[in-house]
Amino acid sequence: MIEEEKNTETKSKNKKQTPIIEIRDLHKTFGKDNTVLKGVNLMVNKGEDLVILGRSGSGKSVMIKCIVGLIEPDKGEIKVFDENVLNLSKKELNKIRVKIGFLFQSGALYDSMSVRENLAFTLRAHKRELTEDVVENEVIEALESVGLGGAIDKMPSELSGGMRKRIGLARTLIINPEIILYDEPTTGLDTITSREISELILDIKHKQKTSSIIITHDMACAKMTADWIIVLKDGIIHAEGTYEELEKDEDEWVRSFFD
Ligand SMILES: Nc1ncnc2c1ncn2[C@@H]1O[C@H](COP(=O)(O)OP(=O)(O)OP(=O)(O)O)[C@@H](O)[C@H]1O
Repeated sequence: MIEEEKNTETKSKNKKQTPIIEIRDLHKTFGKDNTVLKGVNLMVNKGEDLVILGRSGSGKSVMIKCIVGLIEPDKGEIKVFDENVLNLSKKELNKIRVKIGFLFQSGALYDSMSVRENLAFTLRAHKRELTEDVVENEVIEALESVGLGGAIDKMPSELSGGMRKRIGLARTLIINPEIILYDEPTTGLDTITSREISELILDIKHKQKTSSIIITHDMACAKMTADWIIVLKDGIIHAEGTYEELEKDEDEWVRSFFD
């Protein structure tokens, strides 16, 4: 019965829609022998949230950095919006990058700038021609979309960890990305705040129709956000499926993530 359900699910996943990110046979070794990726394959369809699970050091961050050209793989193919990013010129790659938002672990706000300035700076870096009024409106809208309209004049040092994550997310959203890459979006937050961030990720997907890759160790976040999960081990995809499928997987190692 479970097998039957699994097959149906897999078929419906494969049948689905437009691929937005496709990775084939990705390899990366650092130095002489730190081989991190040994032939990773994955696909993210339009409007889909893909969660990546894996132990620390399994290459999750390296993989998403390869997608945006921050790390160059040794071998493999990466297609974003059907463009082979490894063959693009800097200018062509930048055209793709502006459609991709990141939320890195640290959130990395500029400490010397207010929340308004942090967001405005990012927006202007992407769209130089905007007037002051447009920038101000976009900043307000982005802050409201994460429920923090009132924090516009605050400095990062005045914000809690959860608020910093939200502001980081607002700064990601202000460029209107079609893809969002989340690197451990709930790390360091308490259970309730983590849940709020996961709800926000889900809300963004539904309202803005984004496609996302979410790296997380937070299984509650994975359960809420994942349309599909891949599990990285020893440089390859060891298992994949829906949350419900993987928590019942035959492989004890895979199930251990869900305990
Ligand atoms: N720029 C780099 N130069 C050299 N080695 C690197 C570089 N980036 C990552 N690595 C190595 O690649 C391996 C995988 O790192 P990565 O950050 O992708 O792990 P991860 O799965 O995201 O771990 P975590 O869950 O702890 O964040 C590690 O051994 C790391 O030392």
